[in-house]
Amino acid sequence: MAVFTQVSKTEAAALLSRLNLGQLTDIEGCAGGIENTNYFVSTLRDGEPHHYVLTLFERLSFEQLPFYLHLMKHLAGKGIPVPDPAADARGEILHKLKNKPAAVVNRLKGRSELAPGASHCAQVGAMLARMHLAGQDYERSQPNLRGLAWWNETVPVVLPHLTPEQATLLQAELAYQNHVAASASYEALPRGPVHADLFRDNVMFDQGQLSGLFDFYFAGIDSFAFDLAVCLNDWCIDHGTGRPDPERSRAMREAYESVRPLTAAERELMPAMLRAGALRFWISRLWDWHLPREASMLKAHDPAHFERVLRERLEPL
Ligand SMILES: Nc1ncnc2c1ncn2[C@@H]1O[C@H](COP(=O)(O)OP(=O)(O)O)[C@@H](O)[C@H]1O
Ligand SMILES: N[C@@H](CCOP(=O)(O)O)C(=O)O
Repeated sequence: MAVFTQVSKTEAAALLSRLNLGQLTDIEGCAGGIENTNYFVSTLRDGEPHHYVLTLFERLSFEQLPFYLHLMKHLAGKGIPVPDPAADARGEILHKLKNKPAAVVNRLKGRSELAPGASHCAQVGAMLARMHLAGQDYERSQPNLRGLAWWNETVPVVLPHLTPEQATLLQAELAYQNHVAASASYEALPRGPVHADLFRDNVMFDQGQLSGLFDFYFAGIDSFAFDLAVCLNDWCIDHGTGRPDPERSRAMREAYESVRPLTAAERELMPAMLRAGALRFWISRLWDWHLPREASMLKAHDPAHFERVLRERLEPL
């Protein structure tokens, strides 16, 4: 995990009590994650133990956060298994701790499946499609803050750290994605709230059944096809080589389409979206790797993985 900001027992207890979640019994910094400070906290309420996650947001602002937190509430209300932010007596779900924005959500059951098979991929595909449908009437709007504009801003920052060959690939792919984004097919892609980071470590399984999706803090309004591509690029890739696994890819895509069939524009642009998904995480990993932040327990992800995934996704010349 990353703990960028230390929270004392007293500070956590005061917040939990204000949210009427019970008396703090345990607090522990949690492993995994690279964006925010997360603590697992346990309480006793009416004699029963309850388990929550306390998050302090390190990059997102008080203005940006309502989009994510209310989206989680909206999806939870529609039966999608996502963390439900706890409200105070005034109904406010965004709080302040150590002068930072903070939230407390229920702790999901289960564990991440880091070596998924076709059944896991199918469950993720079907749940992603359900989530896209459930989010369609969500009224708030916020762009994907790690979308094309951010790629254009960040590529020049990371370029000095690359070999000439890597720099050529990164710039060429960015130019290609700018070109795709200006096309009529791209304009025709169905859009809505997307997770945009639904990797293996952001999904829980309990006894082989999907039990939760979390970490919505890269969500935004973007194309559903991009969201599916992000999932295919993580769940259905061989992490050793960066190569797509045909069986897992088919399982995820068919399960997605059994809930929400892809449109003609989505089918046409899926190869471009797979490249976009690889580019997005290559850029963010380069950025985290070469311009790291201070944090205890922070482990940056290897950018070379998404360079390999991108090369695999390029259509043969
Ligand atoms: N609602 C939750 N239920 C259960 N575990 C959670 C929940 N939220 C976070 N976690 C745990 O905390 C870890 C880090 O959370 P994550 O949201 O991925 O952090 P970051 O935003 O820093 O990337 C996860 O890998 C998971 O183990
Ligand atoms: N999934 C991204 C990193 C984002 O971190 P997360 O822990 O919030 O998912 C990657 O693998 O690069």
